[in-house]
Amino acid sequence: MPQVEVADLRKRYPKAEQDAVAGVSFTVAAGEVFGLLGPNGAGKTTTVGVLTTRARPTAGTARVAGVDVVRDPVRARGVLAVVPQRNNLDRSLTVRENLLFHAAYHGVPRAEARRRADALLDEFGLAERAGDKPDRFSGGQAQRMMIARALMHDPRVLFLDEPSTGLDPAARLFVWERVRALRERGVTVLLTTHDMAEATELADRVGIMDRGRLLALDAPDALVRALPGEETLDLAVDDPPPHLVDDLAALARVMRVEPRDGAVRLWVDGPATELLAPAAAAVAAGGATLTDVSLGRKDLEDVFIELTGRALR
Ligand SMILES: Nc1ncnc2c1ncn2[C@@H]1O[C@H](COP(=O)(O)OP(=O)(O)OP(=O)(O)O)[C@@H](O)[C@H]1O
Repeated sequence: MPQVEVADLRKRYPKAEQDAVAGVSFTVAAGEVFGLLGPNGAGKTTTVGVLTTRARPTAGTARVAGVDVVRDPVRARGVLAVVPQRNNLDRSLTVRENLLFHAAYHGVPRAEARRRADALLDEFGLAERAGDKPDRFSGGQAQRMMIARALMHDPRVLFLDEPSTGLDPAARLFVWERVRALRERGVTVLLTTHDMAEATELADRVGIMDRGRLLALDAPDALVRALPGEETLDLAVDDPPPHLVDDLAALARVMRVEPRDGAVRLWVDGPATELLAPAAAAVAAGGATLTDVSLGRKDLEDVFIELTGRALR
């Protein structure tokens, strides 16, 4: 049985002129990590809001672990857990008390709750902080604690809203490791992110959303493989003349030229190394200076550009 089922989901907020979610359908299998990817305002948080009973859909159905979240929100909240973007820990309680309070709210017997709290505090590297209040926690510690808290009632499906936004690289890696461990344990994970690396690293499949719609849904590498060509050449150029993009696009085997993180990215048909010399010559002929060059492969951001004609960030 799929652990998340969304069918023809639509959500229009009161007084809004457009649907925030405009007819989205997908399923997530048990033990799968599924990423919802898209720019700000794409409708990711709203989709998750419906699935986690925080928002009522305008139309369509949504089930989590077989429970219809609209008809039976109380039961749904028992089988799912949410880690929100913002820190919503209780600052007046200690770390351990935050976990135990969450468990009590969900009706977990006290002895079992204490056992789970000890195990989760260990797993999330928080055992030494168990008696502290979380008001001076770093972003990474707070995030770890929110995930541990979410797991206290043993949910079937965990929703993570931008799990590593604002975290330093080490904290980000720690969260990624925990997510992989959850998958091993059979917990289904649905995460939202703008972060291509995060989606590529973690998700078995991703749904790419924009303007309330799902534009594509597949494994990250399958989406990338479906793009024309494979290799890329990124050129950083000082003072690029306005015609540079056209000049580069006119070179043989250049399939597309896209602005990318302050550089231009050429999509190349065949080996990108062979384009180094002609591309450098085109830049020089335009009177500009090449400051950096890198060869690479297409990624999810290229998929997004192909689908929407614009960059994700
Ligand atoms: N409570 C609300 N009331 C009215 N409009 C809303 C509300 N929440 C979101 N919206 C609108 O719905 C659309 C989808 O927003 P949503 O937050 O779901 O997107 P998102 O993909 O999660 O974006 P982000 O990455 O910024 O979190 C946006 O146009 C947003 O302005």
